[in-house]
Amino acid sequence: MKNLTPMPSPNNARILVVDDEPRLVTSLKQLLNSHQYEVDTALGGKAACEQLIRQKYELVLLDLNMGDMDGHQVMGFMAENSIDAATIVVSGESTFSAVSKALRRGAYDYLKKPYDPEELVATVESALSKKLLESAHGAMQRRLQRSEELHRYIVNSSPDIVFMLDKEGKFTFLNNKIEKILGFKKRELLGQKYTAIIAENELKKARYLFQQNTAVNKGIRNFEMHLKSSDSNRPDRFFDITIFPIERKTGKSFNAEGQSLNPTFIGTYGTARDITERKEAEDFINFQAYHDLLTRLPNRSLFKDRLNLAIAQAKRNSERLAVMFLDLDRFKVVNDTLGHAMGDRLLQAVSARLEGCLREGDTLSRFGGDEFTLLLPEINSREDARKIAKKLIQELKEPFKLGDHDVFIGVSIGIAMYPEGGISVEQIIQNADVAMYHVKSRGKDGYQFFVSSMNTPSSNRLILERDLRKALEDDQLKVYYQPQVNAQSGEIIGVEALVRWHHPEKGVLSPSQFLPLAEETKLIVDISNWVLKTACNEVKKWFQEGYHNIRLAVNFSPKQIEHPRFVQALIAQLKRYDFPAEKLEIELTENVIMNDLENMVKTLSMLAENKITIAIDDFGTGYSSLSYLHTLPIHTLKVDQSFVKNIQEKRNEACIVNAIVAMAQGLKLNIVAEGVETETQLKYLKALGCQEVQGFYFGRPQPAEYILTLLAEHKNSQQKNQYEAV
Ligand SMILES: Nc1nc2c(ncn2[C@@H]2O[C@@H]3COP(=O)(O)O[C@H]4[C@@H](O)[C@H](n5cnc6c(=O)[nH]c(N)nc65)O[C@@H]4COP(=O)(O)O[C@H]3[C@H]2O)c(=O)[nH]1
Repeated sequence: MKNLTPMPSPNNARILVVDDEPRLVTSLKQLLNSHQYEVDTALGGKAACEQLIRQKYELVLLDLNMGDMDGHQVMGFMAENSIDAATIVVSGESTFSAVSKALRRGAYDYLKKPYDPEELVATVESALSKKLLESAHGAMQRRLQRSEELHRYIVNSSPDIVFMLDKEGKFTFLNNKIEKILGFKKRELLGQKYTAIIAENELKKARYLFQQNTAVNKGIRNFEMHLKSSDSNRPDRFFDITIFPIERKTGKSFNAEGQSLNPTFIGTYGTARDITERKEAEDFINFQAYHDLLTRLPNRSLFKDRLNLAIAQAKRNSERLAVMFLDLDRFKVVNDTLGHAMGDRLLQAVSARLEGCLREGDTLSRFGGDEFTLLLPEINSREDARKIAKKLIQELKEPFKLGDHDVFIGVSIGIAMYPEGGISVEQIIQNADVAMYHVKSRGKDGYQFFVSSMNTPSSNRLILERDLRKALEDDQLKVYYQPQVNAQSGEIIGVEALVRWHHPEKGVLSPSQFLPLAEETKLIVDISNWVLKTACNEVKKWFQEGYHNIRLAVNFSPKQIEHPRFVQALIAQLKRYDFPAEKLEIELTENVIMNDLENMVKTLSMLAENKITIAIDDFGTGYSSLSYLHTLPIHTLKVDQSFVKNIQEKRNEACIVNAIVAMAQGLKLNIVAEGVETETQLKYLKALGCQEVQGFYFGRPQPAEYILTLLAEHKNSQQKNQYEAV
């Protein structure tokens, strides 16, 4: 064993000889020295006490009758001062009382003077051996005690519950954590079966796992389980438990590693880590991923999951099912007039009423905003679905009490049945939505089954229009910016704002996918106003970052320009957004201008008076009547990308671009070439003297944050170039 202090052997033991007769002291010393013992002497009791304090001895040979202090007193002194040396009394007195008193005080032996030297040496040897054995035993005891204290400290400081079971599954050991975490007293549990702390609903599983553990050589087992608290009012807690069998090696067969092949199971060692908080956090995250937190209903992902399963089952059993798409009527009015908090309370109350009408197995989900979807997997006829739809409508007709207000809303319900109303998740939901939209367009508050004739282009347009309105309300639109660059210096001198629709299902949609419809429905005005406001606010932030010279180009639709008070409204908007008019460029197509040239002259002149610049977009593709260029206060011509595309390597026939650039130079107009994608195109345009360029070669349209980074990069590289030039 390592780290043990070496025990003195009998021969290097130190002996103190105490007597008040110098002759006797000397003869004893000589005798013991001749046997290789180290010997000190003390003449009298007092001298002996002083010596015993100064020096450690394994053995004291002690006379009893001494003048200054007798041997009994010296033994008393040794006991009081915890002097741990064996004592042999060597005395002339041999009365029974003196002998027994000395032995009672702990003397190892008693030798009468005159002593027999051989007997004395033998007694000394025997006393020393016993003493040394006792010392070794004492040291071992102390080490064991320290080691046990250390292990107890480690086990009790563990964050986990540590336990041991006997082979019947009864607790034989528990650390203190059981009291802290579950409230059980250790003494209550010791001797009881482990089932005393297992939650009721886990007993079966626990019995199986612990039973498995009794089978030897099965190794470590890890599982998660609820344990109960001593107080039945406190909820169960969740634990990560590890157990393994404790085995005793028996039998004579061993494997190559020296492990016994026939160990006997004698119990179980285990630890239990409290993971309640972690589990609750995980559960909450899972809940959040699949539920709407306001109404606590399943969200659209969970709904689709359940619908998927229900379709598979209906298909297997040749059954039908119904999906309802519900959209609240007049919800927006409540939200706008009473505020969002009331709107939220209304949605919660609506969910509760709807849930009240359903059976176990039905799934009601909040699909978004004021839309709900309902899966009825056990519906087999349209009649049953009709009854439920009527019940839901009736249920929501009753007023809702919100604070002091009685609020009346209604609901429009579209119903799609599997399989005739669609065979995939997306199809069924989409068709129920189409049917619901038919209810809305008919005047709201009612239900309608989906029929295939509803899937006409006009229905799809209705849905797109509805979705687009929603996109505006729900912030699904985003403004992207494309840099406009000085062809000679490479400096970013402006950006064009281009709208994008981040559709929740279809991804990012480009303007051509939704602006034509917006134009037809007047939604274009709302969209354009929103784009202008957003772009002004975002570009203003770049000014504040030090990029003062950026020009913002925005597309305007004919619907806006044609409005008689267009200019006044625009100026008022710019004032409201605190955006400098001279930094705004309006992009209009040739066709818009030519449609109503007379009015356009007035409108554009007013814009120019207010320092707003005007660019003709897609120049060259419209009327191409050049005469208006003289009469209108136009600032920029944007060469359409189709002409730029014609500029190709080793070809010199991009004559339209040549003509447009030459004409713009003649008219002293600024020129921006659009759709520059290659270096060849850029070189060509530069050689022509085209001042500004825009296209994928310099960057695609991107969100504001990206452009800010791009501006910073440009600034840095330009500074670097300047330093290098110096
Ligand atoms: N192939 C190719 N294409 C390039 C290149 N560089 C830019 N483009 C694309 O060309 C279009 C330029 O805008 P535009 O002619 O004003 O044409 C715009 C504009 O007329 C209209 N638009 C976009 N945003 C708005 C808006 O907020 N309001 C209005 N009224 N119209 C908008 O939609 C049109 C299409 O916009 P986007 O799809 O964003 O398409 C953008 C842009 O992404 C290139 O190098 N190669």
